[in-house]
Amino acid sequence: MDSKTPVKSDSSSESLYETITDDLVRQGYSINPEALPPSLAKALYQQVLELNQAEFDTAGIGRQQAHTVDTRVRTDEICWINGSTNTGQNWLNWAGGLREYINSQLFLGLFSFESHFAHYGPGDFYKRHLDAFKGESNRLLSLVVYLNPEWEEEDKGELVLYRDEHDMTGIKVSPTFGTVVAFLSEDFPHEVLPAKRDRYSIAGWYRLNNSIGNRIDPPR
Ligand SMILES: O=C(O)CCC(=O)C(=O)O
Ligand SMILES: [Fe+2]
Repeated sequence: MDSKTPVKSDSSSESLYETITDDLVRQGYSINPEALPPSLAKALYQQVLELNQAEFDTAGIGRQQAHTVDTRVRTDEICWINGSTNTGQNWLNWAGGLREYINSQLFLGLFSFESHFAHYGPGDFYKRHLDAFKGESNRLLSLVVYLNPEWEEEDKGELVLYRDEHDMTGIKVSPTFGTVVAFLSEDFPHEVLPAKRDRYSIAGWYRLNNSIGNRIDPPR
């Protein structure tokens, strides 16, 4: 796969954007098995394999000053995607296309997007958590994409998405290659179960504009 191949917002991306948007309106989350354009998924997988160990950081919890590393909560490693490679840029363009589509349909005012590769080694996990707390963050929408070719059910490592704080069963999503999951960051607790193999993904968040976020939802 030539990583310079541009990934345009083709008709298959358009229909995926539409499905995600409709699902978000109906139920607040969207699960799309093996839906990312394959050329983009392959290039991203290649890229994550090429990242050398030094480029991954132990993942922490919270932002800026509140950032701490707590291995009771999560044990994965992450690497932020900044668009310095063609593949990184293609990914950001694809995620930007989704942002524009959602904004044009729902007037949510999603403003920016940030994302990182994540590597969970065998046995790694991320305990049940919310990606954002009401009134405390401007993360509105979470997006996760999986980069695991030939993932079998017995490899485990599912994402469990809980419908609300009372839900103890949840919906299990196997992290198969190209699966795309989106959910409202403040509404869906979720966790990552330990896997038997190396598990690669991208996790990203769409934010509201800080100043607008602060005006309509002032920090307490
Ligand atoms: O990799 C996943 O399935 C989800 C990761 C996650 O919840 C996070 O990074 O906040
Ligand atoms: Fe999360």
